[in-house]
Amino acid sequence: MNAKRKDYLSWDEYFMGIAMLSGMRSKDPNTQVGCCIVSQDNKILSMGYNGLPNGCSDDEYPWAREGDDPLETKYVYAVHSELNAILNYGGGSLKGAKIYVSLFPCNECAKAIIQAGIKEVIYDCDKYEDTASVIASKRMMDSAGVRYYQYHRTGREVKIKL
Ligand SMILES: O=c1ccn([C@H]2C[C@H](O)[C@@H](COP(=O)(O)O)O2)c(=O)[nH]1
Ligand SMILES: [Zn+2]
Repeated sequence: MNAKRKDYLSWDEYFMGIAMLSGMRSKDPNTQVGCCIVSQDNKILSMGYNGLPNGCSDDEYPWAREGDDPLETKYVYAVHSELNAILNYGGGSLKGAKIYVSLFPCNECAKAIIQAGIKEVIYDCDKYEDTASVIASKRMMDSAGVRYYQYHRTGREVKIKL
């Protein structure tokens, strides 16, 4: 019984799993986004999820998508998962890193990803692919030499009893 286990998680499963788990911290009732930034040699550098800025209470700010008053929607307040992960990183440079993210990054996150020097985006869902935001995001990443590819789902279920 000294043979090594064969059903261990692949790197992609591991990092996308952590991105998805991070997204479960989000209070957004409609879309929970999580991400995990990883060095070229597979060390985890940072994680993030979509949420409010520090000091802004989850109970006091709106989570609505629509409203007559934009100030009563989440869009003007929520910090996106990717930006949170980039800003949370305390270790210096993210040059050459990869980011695993459960939703394709919007145009604003794409700008932050590019400027931080992240070179690879591995995403799961691309549900906003037809929006100007995501089209612009892909255009900027193409120009900046940031590669992006969709995570290949393996169908593996990971059960954790908490
Ligand atoms: O790049 C992105 C794009 C979006 N998010 C967050 C921002 C919001 O909290 C949700 C999107 O909500 P919808 O109800 O689907 O419009 O996702 C992000 O973290 N990163
Ligand atoms: Zn974004």
